[in-house]
Amino acid sequence: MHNATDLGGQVAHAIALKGISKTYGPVTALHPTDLSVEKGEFLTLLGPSGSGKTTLLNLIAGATGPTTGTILLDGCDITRMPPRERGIGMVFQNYALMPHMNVFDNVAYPLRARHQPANTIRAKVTEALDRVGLRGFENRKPRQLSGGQQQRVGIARCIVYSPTIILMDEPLGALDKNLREQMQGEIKRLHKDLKTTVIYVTHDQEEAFNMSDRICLMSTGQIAQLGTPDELYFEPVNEFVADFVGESNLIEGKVTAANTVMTSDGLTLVVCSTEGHAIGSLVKVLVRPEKIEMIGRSAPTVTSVRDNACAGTVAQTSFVGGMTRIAVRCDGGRILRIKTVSSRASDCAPAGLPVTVSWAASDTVVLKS
Ligand SMILES: Nc1ncnc2c1ncn2[C@@H]1O[C@H](COP(=O)(O)OP(=O)(O)OP(=O)(O)O)[C@@H](O)[C@H]1O
Repeated sequence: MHNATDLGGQVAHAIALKGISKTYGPVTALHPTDLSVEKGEFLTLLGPSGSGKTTLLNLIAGATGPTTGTILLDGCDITRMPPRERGIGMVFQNYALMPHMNVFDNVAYPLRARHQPANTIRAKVTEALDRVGLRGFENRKPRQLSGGQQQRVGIARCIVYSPTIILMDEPLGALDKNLREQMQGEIKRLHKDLKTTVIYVTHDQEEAFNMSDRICLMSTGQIAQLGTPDELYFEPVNEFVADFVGESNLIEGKVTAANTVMTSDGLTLVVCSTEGHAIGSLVKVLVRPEKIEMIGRSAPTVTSVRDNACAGTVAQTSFVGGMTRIAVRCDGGRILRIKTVSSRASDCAPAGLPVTVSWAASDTVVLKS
């Protein structure tokens, strides 16, 4: 039913999507999309509600069929293959455990469905429960477990038959913050031990950054940017990506020379690179709040300003625990947001204080679009 694709001697990707799309009547859930996931990679689909993450995951799982395009699994075309035959594991947000079965039987279920012998089932279930720290819980029913324990059962049931790819749809969405963080560590450790390819869905940026080799950030049924957490944070291609993955100062201006942008309020910025932008083109420049340094203008260290600087006054200071957020109104009227590590001296930036703000050219990034 499926044929190995001619890969011209290249190693096949774990999953390759080619022109895959999904429409429901007039609604386009996913525009034609190309995406390749490497073997052993942890790839996260990140994006706001309705951006197409679950649709993409369901297409890979086979829970829904594509409107256009092809899906290759390890080089073989599985576009029309039924879900059960794909050998892809799924972990869901609501655990999807069978309430009348105990932990052992829930985890054994996929092995029994594959008609494995009883001694193999016992050995594999025991190993899977060991891996998720649930040995001794075999006889409990799901309702006798906490949310975190139920999700561990869901994960054990998925890894028990050693799928080559595991899809996880917001698996920690129902857990509180502390447990989420603990489970993120456990899933990362499992991924490292099992060396399985994982495709993980979340709308939580911190979770995506903490866990992923690469992130596929989605917006309105399309990939907004695909890259490492570093690339998304430090080299976002557009305003949507810059804002979704962190706080940002976005400054509009015109390229006036190589690596130079002039803003409408007369600031000349030295930027990281203007490659791909002709002289005269209008651009948006990103500076992350934590990259801006602020010095009181009466301070003796004023000489330490970096490539880009402007004078202004503190407009607002908010102490939010570990960080302090400061808004500075520059002399041209522009507000720049700054984030610094809090100290007991945070109240030394009262509203009205005259300051100089400065930041490096290497932290001044021109967005591609
Ligand atoms: N069965 C369906 N019929 C009609 N429209 C659908 C269907 N399934 C999804 N959609 C639409 O497709 C778009 C993408 O939905 P999808 O569930 O993939 O988003 P998502 O990014 O996973 O969102 P969330 O984070 O809220 O789960 C949405 O606009 C949604 O309303």
